[in-house]
Amino acid sequence: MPSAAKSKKAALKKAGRSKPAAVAPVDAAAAVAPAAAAANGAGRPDPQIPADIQLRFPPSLSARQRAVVHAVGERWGLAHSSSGEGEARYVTLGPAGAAQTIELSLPAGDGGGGGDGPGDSSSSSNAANGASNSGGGSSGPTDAQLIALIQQHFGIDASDAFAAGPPPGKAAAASRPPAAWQGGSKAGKAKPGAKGMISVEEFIARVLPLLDMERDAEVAQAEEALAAGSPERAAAKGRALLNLRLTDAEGGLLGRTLLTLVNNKAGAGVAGGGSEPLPPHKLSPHDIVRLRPSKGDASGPPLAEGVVYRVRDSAITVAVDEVPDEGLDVPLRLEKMANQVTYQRLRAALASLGGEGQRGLAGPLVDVLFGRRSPAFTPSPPAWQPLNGGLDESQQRAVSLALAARDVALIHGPPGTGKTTAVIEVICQEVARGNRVLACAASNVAVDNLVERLAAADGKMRMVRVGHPARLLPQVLDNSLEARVLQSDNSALAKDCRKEMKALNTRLLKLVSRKDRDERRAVRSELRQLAKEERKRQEKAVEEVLGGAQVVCTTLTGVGQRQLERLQFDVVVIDEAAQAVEPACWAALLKGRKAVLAGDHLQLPPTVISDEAARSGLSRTLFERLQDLWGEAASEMLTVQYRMNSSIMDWSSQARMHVARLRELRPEALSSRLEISTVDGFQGREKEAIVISMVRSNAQKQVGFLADERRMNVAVTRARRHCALVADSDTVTAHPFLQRLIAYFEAHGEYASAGEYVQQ
Ligand SMILES: Nc1ncnc2c1ncn2[C@@H]1O[C@H](COP(=O)(O)OP(=O)(O)OP(=O)(O)O)[C@@H](O)[C@H]1O
Repeated sequence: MPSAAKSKKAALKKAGRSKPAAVAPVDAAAAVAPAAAAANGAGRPDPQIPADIQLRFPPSLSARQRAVVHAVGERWGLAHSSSGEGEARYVTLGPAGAAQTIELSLPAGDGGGGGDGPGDSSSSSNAANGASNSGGGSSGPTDAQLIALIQQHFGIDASDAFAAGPPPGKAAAASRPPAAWQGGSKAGKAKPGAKGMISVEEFIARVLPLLDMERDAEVAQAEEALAAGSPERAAAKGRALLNLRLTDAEGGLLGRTLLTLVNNKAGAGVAGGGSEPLPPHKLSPHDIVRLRPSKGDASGPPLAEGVVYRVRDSAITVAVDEVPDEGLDVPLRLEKMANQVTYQRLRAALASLGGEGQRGLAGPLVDVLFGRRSPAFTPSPPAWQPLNGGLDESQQRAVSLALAARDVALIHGPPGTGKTTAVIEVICQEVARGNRVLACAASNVAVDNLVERLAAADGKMRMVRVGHPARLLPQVLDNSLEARVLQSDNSALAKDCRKEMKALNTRLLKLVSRKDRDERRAVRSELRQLAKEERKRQEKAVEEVLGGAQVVCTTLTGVGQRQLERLQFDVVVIDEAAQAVEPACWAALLKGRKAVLAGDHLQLPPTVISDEAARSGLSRTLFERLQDLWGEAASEMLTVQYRMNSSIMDWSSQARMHVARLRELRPEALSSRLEISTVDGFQGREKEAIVISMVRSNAQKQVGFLADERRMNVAVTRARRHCALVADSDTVTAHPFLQRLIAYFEAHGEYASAGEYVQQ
């Protein structure tokens, strides 16, 4: 029995919300030595300037001010460097190892250029300076304060440097939007060969074969067992369930029929509920499946195709568009299919990108995303009144950046720094300006997260969630396209249709004997008519609902569906953009004038099945490429971490994991308040408490996928207050990273052996 680690009562079971914490500094210093400065044409150190002092400015300096401090260093031949990340990023002036390190603590400026006098918090101190303006909306020091400090300590008059701003070479890095507002596009055309630079043609030529590779890998994985092997072999691999019995056919999932199947082994009557558990399998909600007679090969048309809606220990429910006329009264089997639709859509998007996409609404955006033109911003800062009054400064800057952007803005931040929160504000603000927004993410869960939070932020927003109802979280069903359609003028008729269909389906289930054949046919014919009528009404209403929506939310793959074909948007927002392969983003991007991408490429990379495709670049994301291409010229970094108890966050920071895959936890009898999923399923989400099962236990001490550090980082950082690991510490501590993780939990939490519980 594995031993168990549980949380420390004092540290990890604190009541109430953990305090926002500045993201811990992890970046290596980027020091510029005086010699290098001289070599770059910078002035030599003036003998009058003290060479034994280093000023360490607080992290509250703006990016522009940091850039000017660097420029001052260059001009007067003083060493200068920046260290730390996000809110903890600070700049120093003067040589490292100077006799005196002066850590400056500046009162917040009044934003008007005057402000209080400068101050040193401590002399000769090496302690890290806490963020002075985190989370409260206070502004950083004024230029006047910085000029005075530099004058005081080095005798340098830097007022000219501050008036001139950063030198041209630093403009892109320093010009977060406020600076960019001085004149629209500032970054200059990206140089050929610059990191992240690629032509549209080259990109398409490179990525198409990788998509084929990926599709082949997925098809091979999904179909191999089904097509080449026997149904039993597919079942043994968990890709099929054999010998099932239909117990219920229920109309109601917004036009679909829910078929509930149980294990036929018990041999109870047709209408009986099976209590025999299903054999072990790998089918899960959202999977595309085929229904066939249990006996027989995998060729030929299936009885039905559908989407797994719900999985229980003893039953599986599938949402199908069409209930088959007959053949449901025999033992059945369910097979998991490869999802080829995704690839067709990706290819279609790339074809469009290579052709008319470049000439349409998104043409200028395509230019910027491929480095042919620089990102542009409005000439003056956008005026906006935050809907969410609690946004911190970095979030406000990110929203401003997104609103000011004419083509692209990137919102970057480690886990729990409020990227989605900022995205929600951006969407609300864009809607308030009368813009139409397409809000996307790679996964259904992430889109549902957006929907839920948008609904909470602005209940009046006309928002539609497009996607198969079986794939949506129950809490967002009211916002689904189908639900909206049903609420439209056609709803009464559609509801009547559904009611009749339900009654007919119930009747149908009772018509099992041979003599009922004619009646069965008649009922099915009636059902088809009703379904047709309901769909006709819905189709008319779909256009109306989508046309009237201020925000349409869907997955990146969902964008490719027919219903959205002709729609265009002012803004396309992609949340969790670092979890999407680049081709997946293009269908969405081509529908808008401007793109706002939020993500963190240090969290999980997108899932790519083919190792070769991943190695050849398919797992490199657009978000990452744009960070390389435009960097700070188009991006804002979020700096305050809100989600995690500080012990959890510190582990994440210290171990630099801001990761590992955990096995899916098998659901048993669970209350509705307990959710069980893979780590990937929780990406972008959070829970009060997370229990992670590390599953591996073997004498060889092989940890398998647990060695994927980025996934483990995601797992641990989903927890707001409490995180527990259940592990065979003998096995997992053979891996150095997991050993550090267990040691961290032991040091900061509580460690208990399963043996202790057995003895009790
Ligand atoms: N300014 C804020 N003040 C208070 N709480 C905030 C603020 N911003 C975000 N939060 C809270 O912090 C938590 C994490 O926010 P959010 O989900 O937006 O982060 P994220 O960066 O998208 O996370 P991840 O990348 O891990 O998915 C949420 O509970 C959110 O409500």
